[in-house]
Amino acid sequence: MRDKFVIGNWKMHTTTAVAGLLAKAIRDGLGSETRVRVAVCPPFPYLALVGEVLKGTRIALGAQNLYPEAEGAFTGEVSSTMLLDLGCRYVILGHSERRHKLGESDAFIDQKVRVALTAGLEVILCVGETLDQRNANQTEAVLDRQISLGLAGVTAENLSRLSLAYEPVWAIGNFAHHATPPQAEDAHRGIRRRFKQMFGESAAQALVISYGGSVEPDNAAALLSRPGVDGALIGGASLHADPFLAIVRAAIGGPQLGV
Ligand SMILES: O=C(CO)COP(=O)(O)O
Repeated sequence: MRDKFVIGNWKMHTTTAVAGLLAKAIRDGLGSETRVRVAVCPPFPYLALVGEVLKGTRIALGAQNLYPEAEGAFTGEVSSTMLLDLGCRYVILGHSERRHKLGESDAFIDQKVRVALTAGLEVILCVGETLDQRNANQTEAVLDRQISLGLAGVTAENLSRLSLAYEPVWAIGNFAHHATPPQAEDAHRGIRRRFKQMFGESAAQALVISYGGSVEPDNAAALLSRPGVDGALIGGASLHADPFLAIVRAAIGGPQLGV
């Protein structure tokens, strides 16, 4: 049985004050809940602050990106070493906003995945098709390509520190148009099938695959109750504690958390 995993991706949002308050509200609302794995991924400038607020809790700190070198002349970039130094456990890689707005290739993402896993971080690799690709029946081919190329450098000993997130590009930031639970389930099944071809049956069964794309309290339970939908990667709804905690609660399927 795979643990449910709920991740807040704050993207390029918050300020020092907001990040601190949001982290405290999530920490206090979650209390000692242990039935779900929770991580928050603030922007780089607030990692240290949020890490301080979450110290000693079960809520893990994650980053939204890294550069695949330990150090060097890479102006403006942040390394795996720095993320570990700040207390990060996770890093999100291959997010569609980086693929499509910043032109990141599968080969570059593969380099980042290798470096992050080798350094000891846990990777959340995002994959997902655009609306045009879905309409052209290319979803499976796109996911297969992103998985094969993005995970080309992953070795068996690193598999336990890897999870995937299915984030259809057309469903991100679009509450009117999130993937339906059957669409998410189908895509997750295809992802697990491809992963099994690469890494075998037991690795595929152990693989946590989260869904991302306009997850909110109203749709979380329906999405997270589908077979193979093991978690949620949340953007907009992670920017306030109440909806984020409601989604965590939906992942557990249990009683009200916190207040
Ligand atoms: O991209 C996402 C998380 O990484 C999803 O963002 P939204 O939840 O805002 O659609």
